[in-house]
Amino acid sequence: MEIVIVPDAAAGGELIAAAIADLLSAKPDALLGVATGSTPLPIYQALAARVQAATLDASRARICQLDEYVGLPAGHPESYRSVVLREVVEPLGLTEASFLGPDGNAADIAAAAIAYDRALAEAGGVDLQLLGIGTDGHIGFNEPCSSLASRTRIKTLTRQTREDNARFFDSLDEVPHHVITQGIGTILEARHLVLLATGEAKAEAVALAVEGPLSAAVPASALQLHPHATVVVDEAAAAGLKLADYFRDTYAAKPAWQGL
Ligand SMILES: N[C@@H]1[C@@H](O)[C@H](O)[C@@H](COP(=O)(O)O)O[C@@H]1O
Repeated sequence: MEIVIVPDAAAGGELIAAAIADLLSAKPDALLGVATGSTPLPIYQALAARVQAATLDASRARICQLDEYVGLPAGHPESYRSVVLREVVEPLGLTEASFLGPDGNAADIAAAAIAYDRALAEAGGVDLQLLGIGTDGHIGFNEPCSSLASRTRIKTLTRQTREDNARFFDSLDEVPHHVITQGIGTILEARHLVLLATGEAKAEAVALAVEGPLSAAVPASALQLHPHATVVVDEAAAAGLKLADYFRDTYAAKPAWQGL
């Protein structure tokens, strides 16, 4: 696992956008797995700026969703489908035709989850999966004690996650209890995992995920199992890392040709 400590969220967004641009120049139709929440927004803004400046051609990129609320009405502005269309697909000049996501309104949620795993595999697998991290260490919506081998499936949110996400809704009561999320096993199949964490509220979860034991109690620790996982953190989110100086020295000495 590579840990990159950046000065702030904007620098993290630029760094990851540059890695995505490199991927798209090598593989124009790469399948990019995107995360929701506030953290990845600087990445999407940096990508959109490159597209607008015509320094990035993302026209053949394919976008797929990490997770989704169950039961929000179609077109609800906070469904993750709506968020990804608004924050990623439209700013990059793409259409829904280039977008894959699980159906959080399916009559048969279990079947919809299985169908989404199949759709990802049939699309050739995810080339680069962006991840955030919950304050409880979740990735996607894989809450603590999710199986490290889990596939896409329904999960129940913890109270903490519902409270964290209540800011996107009018009240806590409106935050759904259930979600469909790519499983940890599904996430680990992506060719490159890139987790961005910013702000002091994430420092404890980041330290446990990066330097703690591999444990289902901290789902993000599953990145330790992946051969190509990159964790980008700002100074505040890096505050709990005992090996921060080592990570800084390693990145400073990294050959430029290696990329992320
Ligand atoms: N399902 C999403 C996660 O994918 C995201 O990483 C997390 C953190 O969000 P934020 O970046 O807003 O802190 O929120 C949600 O729970």
